[in-house]
Amino acid sequence: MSDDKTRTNTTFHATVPGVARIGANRELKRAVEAYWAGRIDAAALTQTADGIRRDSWNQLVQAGFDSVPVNTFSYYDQMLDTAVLLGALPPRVAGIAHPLDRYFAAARGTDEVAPLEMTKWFDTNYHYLVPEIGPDTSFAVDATAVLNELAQARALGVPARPVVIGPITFLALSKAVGGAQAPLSRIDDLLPLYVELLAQLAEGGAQWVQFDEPTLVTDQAEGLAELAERVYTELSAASARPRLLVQTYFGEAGDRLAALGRTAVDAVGVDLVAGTADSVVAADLADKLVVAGVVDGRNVWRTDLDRALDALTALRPHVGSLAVSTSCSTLHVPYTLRGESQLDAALAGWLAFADEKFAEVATLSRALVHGRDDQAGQFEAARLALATRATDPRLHVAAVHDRLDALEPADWTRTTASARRPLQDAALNLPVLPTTTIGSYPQTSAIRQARHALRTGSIDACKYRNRIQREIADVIELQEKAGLDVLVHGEPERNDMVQYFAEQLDGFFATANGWVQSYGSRCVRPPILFGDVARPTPMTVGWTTYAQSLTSRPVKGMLTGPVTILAWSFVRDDQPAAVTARQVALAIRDETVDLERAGVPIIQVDEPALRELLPLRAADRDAYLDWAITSFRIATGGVADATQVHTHLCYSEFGEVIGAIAALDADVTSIEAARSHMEILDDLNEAGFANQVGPGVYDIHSPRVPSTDEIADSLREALQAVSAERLWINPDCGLKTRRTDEVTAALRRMVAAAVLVREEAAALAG
Ligand SMILES: Nc1nc2c(c(=O)[nH]1)N[C@@H](CNc1ccc(C(=O)N[C@@H](CCC(=O)N[C@@H](CCC(=O)N[C@@H](CCC(=O)O)C(=O)O)C(=O)O)C(=O)O)cc1)CN2
Ligand code: MET
Ligand SMILES: [Zn+2]
Repeated sequence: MSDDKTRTNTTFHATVPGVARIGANRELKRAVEAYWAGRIDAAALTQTADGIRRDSWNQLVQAGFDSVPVNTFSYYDQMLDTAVLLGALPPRVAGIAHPLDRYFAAARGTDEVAPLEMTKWFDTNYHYLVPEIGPDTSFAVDATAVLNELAQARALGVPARPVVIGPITFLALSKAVGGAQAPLSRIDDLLPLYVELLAQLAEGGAQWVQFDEPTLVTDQAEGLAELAERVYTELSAASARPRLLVQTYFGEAGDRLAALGRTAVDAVGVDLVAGTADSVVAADLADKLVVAGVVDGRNVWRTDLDRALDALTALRPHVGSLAVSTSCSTLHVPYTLRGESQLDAALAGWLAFADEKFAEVATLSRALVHGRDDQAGQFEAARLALATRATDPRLHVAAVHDRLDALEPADWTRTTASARRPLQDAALNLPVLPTTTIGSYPQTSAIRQARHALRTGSIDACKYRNRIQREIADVIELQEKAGLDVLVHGEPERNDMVQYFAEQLDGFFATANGWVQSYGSRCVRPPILFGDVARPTPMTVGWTTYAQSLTSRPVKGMLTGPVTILAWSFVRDDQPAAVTARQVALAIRDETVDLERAGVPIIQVDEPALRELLPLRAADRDAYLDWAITSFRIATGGVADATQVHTHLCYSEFGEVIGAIAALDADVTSIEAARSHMEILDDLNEAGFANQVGPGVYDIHSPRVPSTDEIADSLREALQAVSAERLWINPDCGLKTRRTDEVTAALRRMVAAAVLVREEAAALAG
């Protein structure tokens, strides 16, 4: 008994770095949105949260895990939680008395205060809130949330391991404001707080604590190996602390792992899906527990158990002890395959969502201790499933490959933008500083209910079409009344800008309930790109031409680009992404050609995920950008010079890839700018970017409606960087998450600001 206890305290065998928290049926989404709407109170929200945590811990314990991550729950985002933990919320929310409301104000803004910026979490489609570190930010530990979770878990008998974002990653992902130095320069201010946190967690009964340091797999800062060694030498020297696991993921930590090996931390977690075992062997980890992420935490393919066990067995002699884990938190995959009854049986056998991954981790950890034969049934089932996947004819379609082989550079090269411009200007006849929107209009619950009714058979396709057409007519009217120049149909028929296309393309499967958190309460169901991709029939032409039939102003067709379709799907892992991207590009190209033929004068191909897929290591970037740019150009290179091609990008820092954005050679690029305070403007001057651009002039992810003056100020600022002949006026992104009243007001103000600034420009010129 005492032996057993010692063993569980000093090491463990099976775990995950973290789990999803939105709830298997999006319980948290519904509760949080109900709280925001004032339909439930804080106590009811807390109760839902408690239940979600309890259910997920129980599930991990039942799966056989002997160490369970806690504090991976969040009401909105784990970076925001860490800012709260470290006393680093922005001063502008300090006056809000209730902690939960203060927290949500920092996340979403209120009428009075702007929210934190939001950006992509490494190379995923999860968005975190960017903490602001000003010259006066003075950190202070407030461990209430993590201590509460720890106490809740311990009361339930869960072997709880609190998880906190580590100091290097926290600062590397934060943003300096008010003229402050780079946040990482504050590392020495933070370390005493982490030491204090360790003491409080030990006091709270934690045997282990996990500090997440995914920044250690990136090239985001200089000298990360030295920094990691210094930081973790100091933290591991803390006098009162639980055992310390430093968890990396999303890539190979390389020399940073060796650096951690030289410190007195007890364990390191490594991603053996994105990285290799070589760097683990090369680092001296003979006295460490290595938490080996051999089960993919962010893709959905069933694990090759034989290969994973071989890798673990090969690693074992080189490390102190070995635990089995997923490569990263299962935040990035759906909860369970159970209930996905519409998937074809073969495909279902190739997949593992979070629940099934927990079982794989448990199987591997048992096999590591007791031998493969102990788990023979599991191994055999995995072998059989993988064999059927390798030979499925849908994965190797000759017609698709013939088309790829026939592609040549002329297919993705248009004439110069300056040669196209006069043709397009003549065809469109737009005013200077043209106004437009990014595509989607509010996805009202009436629209979603209509889609639900269609799915469950309570209305037929004809009735559904009528409802969507009515919606399109309303949106056209709204835009005409607001005075916009280039209209859109509003995308009411789309459940999501990727899933909608995936549902109509060969080579994809959509899930019924495979929800994954994208940010806050917003979720997506990433489709599964499993086979060769082709477009059997037009996907958008009917809706777009219907919209055009209702107005004399130009209507912009709206498609999603190949890079974004890949980024927001679960993609096959049996061929290079570059090949898969070209297949998707050809499918989108077919659609652009059909739209043009139907008389659509402007086609927008969205690539909001271009920056997201940029490799975390500089050495891998050129190869990625090459296939990303080529696939976009294949998608858009089939239309005439007079057809205006737009693209749209959002939710990332684009400075680094501005050259690649220019190389897409879209005639017009709309790009998120307002939520990040128009910082992108520096990169949009003529030298870096010759074509037309629309830096977003208002933030659409906050319910706050900006004033005309505010928008006009943004416009004047934009005109400092971009000449009037190149400048378009549009919001940051699509409007689907907003309410119709917010959108109506905001667009009227946007057009009013445009009119004002056009007059100013004309007065100056004349
Ligand atoms: N894939 C993807 N990634 C993206 C974006 C994006 O648009 N798509 N945008 C950026 C920001 N991320 C976003 C992600 C999600 C949402 C979003 O609005 N999601 C919706 C769900 C969208 C959806 O799939 N809707 C379906 C199903 C909706 C639903 O919940 N239906 C109900 C029934 C209908 C009802 O009564 O409302 C149900 O199934 O229970 C539909 O419209 O058909 C949500 O969380 O609320 C917005 C932005 C970056 N990443
Ligand atoms: N056309 C899309 C929309 O307006 C682009 C969104 S980018 C996340 O919603
Ligand atoms: Zn966008």
